[in-house]
Amino acid sequence: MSLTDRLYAVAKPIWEGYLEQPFVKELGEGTLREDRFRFYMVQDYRYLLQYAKVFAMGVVKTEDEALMTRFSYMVHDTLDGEMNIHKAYMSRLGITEQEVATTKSTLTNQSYTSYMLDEAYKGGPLEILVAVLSCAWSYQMIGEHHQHVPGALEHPLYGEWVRGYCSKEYCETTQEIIDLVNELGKDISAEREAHLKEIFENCSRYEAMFWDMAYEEIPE
Ligand SMILES: Cc1ncc(CN)c(N)n1
Repeated sequence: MSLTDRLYAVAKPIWEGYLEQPFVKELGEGTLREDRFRFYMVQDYRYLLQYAKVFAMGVVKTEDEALMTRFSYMVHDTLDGEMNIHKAYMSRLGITEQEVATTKSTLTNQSYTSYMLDEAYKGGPLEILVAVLSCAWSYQMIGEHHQHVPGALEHPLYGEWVRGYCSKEYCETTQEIIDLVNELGKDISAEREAHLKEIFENCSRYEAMFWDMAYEEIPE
């Protein structure tokens, strides 16, 4: 069993719940209220700016030039890859740069990104990759699930989101993170593995909290 399989086993019950969370479910079915999606977009854009910094910490934390380069590509894939999905939605939904800059991150958002950055400061490249793993991987899992929901890929508003998170480019980046975790995580101590499991489980919980936050912080 690979390290990423062992990490997944710890968080499996949390991951199984994602598809039942109202935001995720309604997004796939195309019934999600637009104001909820708009709120999520602004928060997620702010989230991704911090997420890119977690990858940037990987550049700082390694002396291996090849790994440094891979982390720098991951920064780029976030700022000029994943965030292009968001930019397209922002123009469609009338979200300005000014609005994104002046909106406060919710407590869940702040707490999640502060946690990842803290683990990145304290740890090395492996801890950094594990901190971003549930983020990258769980979105791929959701995208791959939703592409089979009838009408989800062609939905006029949410289709682009679904297509983005099951796209070849997105899945390649996720696979690269999985492969690196397994490569760097060979022959680690039981104590270090226990810490990685804690990071992965905590980030998986934060993912669930983020979906609920996006759904519930817009009143009925
Ligand atoms: C909160 C959150 N988690 C994960 C992803 C996918 N990178 C995201 N865009 N936002």
